[in-house]
Amino acid sequence: MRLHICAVGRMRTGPERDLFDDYVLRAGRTGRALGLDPVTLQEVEDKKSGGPAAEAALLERALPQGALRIALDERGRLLSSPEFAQKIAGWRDAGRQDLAFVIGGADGIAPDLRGTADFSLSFGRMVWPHMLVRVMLAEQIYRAATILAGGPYHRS
Ligand SMILES: C[S@@+](CC[C@H](N)C(=O)[O-])C[C@H]1O[C@@H](n2cnc3c(N)ncnc32)[C@H](O)[C@@H]1O
Repeated sequence: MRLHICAVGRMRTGPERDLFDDYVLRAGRTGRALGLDPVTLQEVEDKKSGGPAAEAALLERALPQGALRIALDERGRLLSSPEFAQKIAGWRDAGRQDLAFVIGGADGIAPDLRGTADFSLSFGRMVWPHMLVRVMLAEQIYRAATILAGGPYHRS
């Protein structure tokens, strides 16, 4: 199963980029034996003038056809890390080819695009900067892979 992160804005070089790349690398290594392909990042332009509606049009184009859409949204469902791991395994076992995680820009994901999500995932009710959300998501994907592989990284 292919994992895509479709996100608004371009990540510059710096600490967030380093952390993100590290977790993506680790997730790729651990996920290989589990039928999880390396995470790919699709970035779309941050449309300061057009806002979330203009960004949604770009995100819509970046989303792989037929992908299961997971919106990152503070109003979404709260999951424990083992629950998140089981969700990923369930989608994989159901034969899903593509999972697309969608992260909005400064003003969030346009409601119309949010409405097309198959699942809405929250990292808590607080709002996090979107570049940090990428890092947190990459870490949780890596953690999920280690949980599914039975590795020692996750301790509950
Ligand atoms: C700065 S936030 C925008 C928040 C905005 N109030 C909204 O309505 O979504 C940018 C993006 O980061 C992600 N995000 C921020 N906090 C989050 C949280 N607690 N859980 C999940 N995703 C979050 C969402 O994808 C959001 O669109």
